[in-house]
Amino acid sequence: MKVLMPYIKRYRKDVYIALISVIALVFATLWQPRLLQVIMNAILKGDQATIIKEGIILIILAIVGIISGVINTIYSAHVALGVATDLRADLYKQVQKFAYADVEKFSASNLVVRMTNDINQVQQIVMAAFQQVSRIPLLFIGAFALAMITMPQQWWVLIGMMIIVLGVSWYSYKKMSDYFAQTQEDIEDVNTVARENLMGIRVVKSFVQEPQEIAKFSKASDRLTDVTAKIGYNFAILMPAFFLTANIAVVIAVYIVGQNITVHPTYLAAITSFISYLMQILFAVINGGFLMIAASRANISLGRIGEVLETKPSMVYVEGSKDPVEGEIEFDHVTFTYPGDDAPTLKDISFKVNVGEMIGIVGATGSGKTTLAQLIARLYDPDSGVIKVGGKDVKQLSESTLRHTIAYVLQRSTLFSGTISNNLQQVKPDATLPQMQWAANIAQAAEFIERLPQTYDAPVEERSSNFSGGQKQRLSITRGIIAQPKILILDDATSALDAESEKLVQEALDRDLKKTTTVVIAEKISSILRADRILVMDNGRIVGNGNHKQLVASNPVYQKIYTTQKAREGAM
Ligand SMILES: Nc1ncnc2c1ncn2[C@@H]1O[C@H](COP(=O)(O)OP(=O)(O)OP(=O)(O)O)[C@@H](O)[C@H]1O
Repeated sequence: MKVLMPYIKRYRKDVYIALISVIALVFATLWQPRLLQVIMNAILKGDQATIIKEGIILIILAIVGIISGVINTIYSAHVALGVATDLRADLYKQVQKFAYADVEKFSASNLVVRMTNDINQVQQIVMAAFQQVSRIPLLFIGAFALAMITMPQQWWVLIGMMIIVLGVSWYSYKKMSDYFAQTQEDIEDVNTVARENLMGIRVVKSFVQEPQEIAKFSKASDRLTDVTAKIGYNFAILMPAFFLTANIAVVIAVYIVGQNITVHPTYLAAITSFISYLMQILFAVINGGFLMIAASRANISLGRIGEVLETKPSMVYVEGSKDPVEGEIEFDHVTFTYPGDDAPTLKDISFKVNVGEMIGIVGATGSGKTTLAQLIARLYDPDSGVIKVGGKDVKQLSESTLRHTIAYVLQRSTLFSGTISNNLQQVKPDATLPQMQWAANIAQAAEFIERLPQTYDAPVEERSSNFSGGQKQRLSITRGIIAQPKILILDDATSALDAESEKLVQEALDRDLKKTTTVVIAEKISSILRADRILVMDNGRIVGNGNHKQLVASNPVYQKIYTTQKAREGAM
């Protein structure tokens, strides 16, 4: 509620209209049986004038009820939609402020569920709240009071019915809210299995994993079916039980009235409105129960939304100049541990890279190459030591400066759906066609782009599925260099390119981006032979720093990688 209130307050006017219309609606609903009673008494007496007068009032009241209901629904929807839209926008803004580590902590798919499913739950409860929250107690108390006034001698029928209905509903709704919480978890499981399967559909197909995947999905789906069925059984028993209780109450009331009808003929009209009030009480209890279940589900969702909104980004950037700094990089005794890990991944790393240098980083898988690159781009902060870019501690650079200075191209870079030029303009909004062509030429992408019917306006599908692995990498490199960054990090970014294309990319980078400092992380030593210097990583430490010749001659870790790769190439 603490999360929700400020958002609801923004729609004060709509809230008031929704609440006032609900009062009018309840008044109209409650007053109709009273009028009906008067009309029936008039029919019994043959009082034509009262029948017409009260009949007209009854119609007006019914119209007031309908109009109030419509107004209430419209304004409740205004509030619910407004709150949901604002919450979604704030959640999205907040996630944009997150550091990489914060997004990893929640996981991207979990954040998506919070922005969609959880917001929907909140939207539904806000809608229901303004339709029902004030209506249910007003209707319940009003119907109870009027039923008592209408037939005070039948108080025990009324109280008896209420005790049974409230008791049964308390027990079943409590049980069902556990089931509903379970449903939420099972829906997430089904989503996760389906998402993983669809995202990795190529792997599933190529390894003929369909039967296992179907079994996995069926298991999650069966759990959901099971709990949903339990909810269904409960409803199947609950609703008839309610109506049976109400009907027994009606039969008792009618029976007693029947016994006394000759003495009290007015009971005939009174019993009709008494029955109407009994039904209204019953509906108030049923709707109240539903609302409580929905509220408990929405409360879980609100908690999950609040958790994101209240998370302070784990990294803050200083405000200041947006201009890039020079491409010098320096690590001074840097040690880094991933959040939640016990042991550091990078241990006491020190090195310096001069402007315009090309640095290769090699090492066994898991030795910490990517981690080191992520620290240059300040995706994480080190536990100790200082990282400098352009001679300044990265913590003293604004986020804009860092992003304008460093371009980081990953092995599996994400291209966004849209067009090729959209993707390039994300980095350089004013990129012209010649600039795009210049970058694409360096990345060896120009040839295939220009063969596409729409060239730079060619569409990029979701997850860039309309491009091959090599084409995606070339496009990612094009995007990386279009703004002529001071530092270019290629993290296994040419792994899907053939040796010849990789060589052409490196030659072009050498030639056209002379002032750019380039950091190339590669599995293959052949990819970094041209580097001015190579850093050799082993188990989170730098164990070698020199050019290829020097390292082959003197560094055992490098020698081992080199001879293994050479032997593999020879065998091929
Ligand atoms: N987000 C993370 N959280 C926790 N540990 C991580 C995370 N990312 C990587 N690691 C761990 O840090 C170590 C170094 O990983 P890193 O990706 O830097 O290695 P790498 O040398 O780039 O490997 P590769 O050549 O296979 O890409 C590995 O043991 C890895 O399991």
